[in-house]
Amino acid sequence: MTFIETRGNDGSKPSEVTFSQAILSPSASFGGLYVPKKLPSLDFDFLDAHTQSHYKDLCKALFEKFDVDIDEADLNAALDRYDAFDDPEDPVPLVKIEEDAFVSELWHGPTRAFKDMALQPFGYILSKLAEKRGEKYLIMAATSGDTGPATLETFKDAPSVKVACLYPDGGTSDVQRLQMVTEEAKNEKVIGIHGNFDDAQTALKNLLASESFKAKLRESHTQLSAANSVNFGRIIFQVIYHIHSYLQLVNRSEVSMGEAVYLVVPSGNFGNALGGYYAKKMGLPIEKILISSNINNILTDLITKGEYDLTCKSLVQTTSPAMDILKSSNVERVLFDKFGPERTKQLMDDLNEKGKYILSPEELEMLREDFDADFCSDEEGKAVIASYAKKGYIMDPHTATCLKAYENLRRKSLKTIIYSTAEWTKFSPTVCEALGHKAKRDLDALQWVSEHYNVPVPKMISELFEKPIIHDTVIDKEQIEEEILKFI
Ligand SMILES: N[C@@H](CCOP(=O)(O)O)C(=O)O
Repeated sequence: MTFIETRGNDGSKPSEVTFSQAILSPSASFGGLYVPKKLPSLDFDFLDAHTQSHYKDLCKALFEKFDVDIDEADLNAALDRYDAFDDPEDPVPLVKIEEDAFVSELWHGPTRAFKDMALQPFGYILSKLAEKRGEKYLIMAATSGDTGPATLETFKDAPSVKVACLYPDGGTSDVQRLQMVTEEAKNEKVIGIHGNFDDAQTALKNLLASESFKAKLRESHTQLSAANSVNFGRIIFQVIYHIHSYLQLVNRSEVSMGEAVYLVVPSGNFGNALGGYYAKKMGLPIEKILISSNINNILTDLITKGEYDLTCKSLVQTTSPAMDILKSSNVERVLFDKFGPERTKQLMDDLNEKGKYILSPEELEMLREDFDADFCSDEEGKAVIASYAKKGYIMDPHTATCLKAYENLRRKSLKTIIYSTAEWTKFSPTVCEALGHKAKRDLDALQWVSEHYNVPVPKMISELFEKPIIHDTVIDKEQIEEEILKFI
């Protein structure tokens, strides 16, 4: 499989690259992204053959379909990282919460968020590629709370790799912050910025595209890549769990092979939703992908009205901080897929120059063939948490946003997969409050919910509160480049 660029080719880069080239150097022409030239297709024979497959075997079969240039031994070793998830036999449990609704729990990895699903194996693959090429890499990450910890975890102590992780100071939950600032690995630097996630991600994208920054890194014999979903190496793993969840429904006779389902995806940077979209295009029977957001509802505006307008919005802090995003990266890959490189470049240029773009009615209709969207306020989310806790299921505030989309957007009575992107333990004060108790500190909230609702707190979360703070750098956006160069 080869990869092409969402905004077309500027002549300075190859017109097509391999998977390993796309993940080692994810910045494409005109600030665009790499996308597969052609997606493989999944017929029912393939799906039938994998209804009982172990998650790792499904991954291997999918990688074969994508025909990527990664050595089999390296892929196998990367996938072995799923053995460290809560249940190696079932790394992504599917939990029935309604007669027709199932929660796919994507957070059973080391940092308790869905990012581990991709970043655990991806980190191994990227480090191995760097090592084999005898090259040193700086991996940048911008986070609104989940990508940061998962990136630090996957690359910690990796030979040939250093990590610079940018987070918005005050813009994550306390557990998310502690997961990052207590990181001990010497090859990793965590940098808080005065600003929000969009500022952090814009800085990352600017540095990825900056020839002068890359030249300075080369003086230290270092190349630049990224751990965010701008990197297609993340996306390929985010296609697989959608297929797996569907096959789990078939395996449990909840749907028959070929029967369509809805997906409900809590969305910020849109990587998870894009994975579902690619799975649908490849042939997975998905009726529609229902996007759920918090009040930073730019994706709802795009999908319901065809407007992506940053000029009338400012980022608001919510109790689902991982979705506190207005500049959502992966929408661009869907635009490319639907409208081609010229139109995508025009829309992205409009966004950069005018702060907005508007789709034509025909384009909106094309988008709505695959997506619908709704958003949920913090208060509505808390009510959802409380009502499901009464039925014995504790969910985090991001997952909770999905229930409104599940209730409001389905036009057919089809089985529905809701993606749970983080464990409640990352957001215990909000969950505790939703359940009627105001805790003074995060640790008290964790203990209270755990005791009253009989849910465990994993050691990697509870021990965070005893670890020393290693990273206390908080800087202005303008100082990011200098701070990173000091670390290299
Ligand atoms: N929600 C993310 C933001 C970055 O998203 P990514 O999928 O591009 O890594 C976070 O929690 O950090």
